[in-house]
Amino acid sequence: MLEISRLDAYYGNSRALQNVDIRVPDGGFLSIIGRNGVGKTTLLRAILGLMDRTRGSIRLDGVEISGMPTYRRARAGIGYVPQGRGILPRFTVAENLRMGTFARDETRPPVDEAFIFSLFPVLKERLGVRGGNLSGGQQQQLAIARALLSSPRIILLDEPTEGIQPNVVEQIETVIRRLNKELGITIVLVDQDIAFARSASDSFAIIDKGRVVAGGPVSDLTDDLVNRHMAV
Ligand SMILES: Nc1ncnc2c1ncn2[C@@H]1O[C@H](COP(=O)(O)OP(=O)(O)OP(=O)(O)O)[C@@H](O)[C@H]1O
Repeated sequence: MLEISRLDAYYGNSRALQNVDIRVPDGGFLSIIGRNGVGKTTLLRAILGLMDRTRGSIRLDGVEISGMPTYRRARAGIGYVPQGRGILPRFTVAENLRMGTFARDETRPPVDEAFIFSLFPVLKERLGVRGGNLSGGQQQQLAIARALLSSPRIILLDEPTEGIQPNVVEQIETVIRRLNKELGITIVLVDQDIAFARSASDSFAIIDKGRVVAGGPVSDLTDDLVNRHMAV
């Protein structure tokens, strides 16, 4: 269970998140939605310990992680697929994948590499290619595979289908569903695609101006809420 209580996050003196309360049970799938610039990325960064200043509580399976450095949060089982993918362009696919294994806590069994390559066969074909020479869709697959290699219990994904060709979008969405349904990995997804949020997730949270303004089971995600908080 990921439990976030009364979380505030700051850039300098400017408060980007205010009083955020979110709960995601083990094996759950939460979609975080909202317009551009409302604080969705900031929330993922705060969960990971990448913000300079936060207040409030972040608990993973009852353990307070908000005081921990990022690498310890990763070892506690939080994987991250950042916006823009964050792969290392001069490193090969194989080297980028190896980076993911560094974040794994020895107490959790490694994810079967064959399973990862069955999800992303193209990565196996391109192990020696530099990350920077992959297409956008392949880079996104690499970012997800790298996160998986840390054997996470929970994966935070920030707009994983942004700027990706439609045929690859479907493939990536299928993989995200399988990680949740077949491996039981808890998913926290930031996405603008409401149709995917509705079909894949079991709960949602809408963020507006740094606050959670609506949330609950995904069946409560009405068109009215979407229009009110997503329309420009
Ligand atoms: N490094 C930074 N320094 C100062 N302010 C920032 C910084 N990064 C983001 N902000 C501000 O914090 C607020 C929330 O930004 P955030 O990136 O979390 O939004 P978002 O909902 O993820 O938007 P997007 O969908 O565009 O990524 C915005 O007002 C943004 O301008």
